[in-house]
Amino acid sequence: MFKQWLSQFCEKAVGSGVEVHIDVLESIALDVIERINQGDLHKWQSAYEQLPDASHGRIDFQKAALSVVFDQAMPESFYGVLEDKLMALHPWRKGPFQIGDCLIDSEWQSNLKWSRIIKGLPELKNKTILDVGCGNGYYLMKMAEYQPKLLLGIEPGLIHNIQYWSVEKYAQSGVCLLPLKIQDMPVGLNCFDVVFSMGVLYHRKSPIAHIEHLKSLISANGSLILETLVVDGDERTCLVPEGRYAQMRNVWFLPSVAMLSGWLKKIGFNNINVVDISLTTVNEQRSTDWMKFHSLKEFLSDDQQLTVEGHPPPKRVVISCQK
Ligand SMILES: Nc1ncnc2c1ncn2[C@@H]1O[C@H](C[S@+](CC[C@H]([NH3+])C(=O)[O-])CC(=O)[O-])[C@@H](O)[C@H]1O
Repeated sequence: MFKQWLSQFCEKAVGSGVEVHIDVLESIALDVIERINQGDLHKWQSAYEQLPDASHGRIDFQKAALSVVFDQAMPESFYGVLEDKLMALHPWRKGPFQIGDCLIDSEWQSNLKWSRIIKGLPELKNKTILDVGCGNGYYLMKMAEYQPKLLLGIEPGLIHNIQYWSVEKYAQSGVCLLPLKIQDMPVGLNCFDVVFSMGVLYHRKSPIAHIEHLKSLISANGSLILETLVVDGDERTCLVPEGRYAQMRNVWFLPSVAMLSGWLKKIGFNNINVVDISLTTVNEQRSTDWMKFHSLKEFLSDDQQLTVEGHPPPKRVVISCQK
């Protein structure tokens, strides 16, 4: 299955900025695919394989949910199987997605982040785009509206990959997803016109190395859209939580916006533009039928002024900058 999706990428990448690197990316991805060994994968694969067939839909980009509209009304039996198989891919973190009459009400209302991102969106038409840590591809599918040449997402979480391909079965967006980590990407490709890194920086032990790596993937004069958790403070302020942050493991650096801007400048980015700074609300991130575990409300103090660990509550910045 993953090999088939890799072949689709290799075909789609022809004529894009990535064309000269297809062989090296194919060999890296094949190596990763060969080593995939995750207990639940067969369960997710089987749900994907049992998704009901439908005449291809099209994406309606006007809706907040990533919405697939079918040419004709689908029968109730179709939706019964569809919902059952999609629910087998619980938890749905990012979305919402609407496939015909089936609404996948995900934990995150990612449309809210998307409305902040588009305030600083560079030109995407005919461009080669990379989204690092793209989750289930919600944002990449939104970007398809702008008709880029290539939309590639890399995402190590296999369930997110399978969720993406499940929606893509109906959406036919043409987005490519590979089950790679940023560490798998060769340094110095210099070939993506726009690189997105959203919600990944704070998971990296070495945030400056992460940003340098991203820069090396971007073509001359290309752009980076960086979205990450920040704290209030000046250019000397950075939170490195001792344990968890809002119950998340593996959280390393939460810089102030001033410190993060300083990192970007020092690494050599230009035109550094703070597009948005927003507190994450319990309206944006919450438990739903499609994500039944605890969510932000349970990770904050009762008055929502602190995380349960006593840290400032989640605040996120969107920065755009140019190589
Ligand atoms: N080393 C890594 N390389 C690549 N991806 C990684 C790595 N480590 C973790 N991830 C992936 O990065 C994503 C972080 S979520 C953001 C999703 C989306 N971008 C969003 O903006 O909603 C965090 C959030 O919810 O904000 C997950 O899908 C991880 O598997």
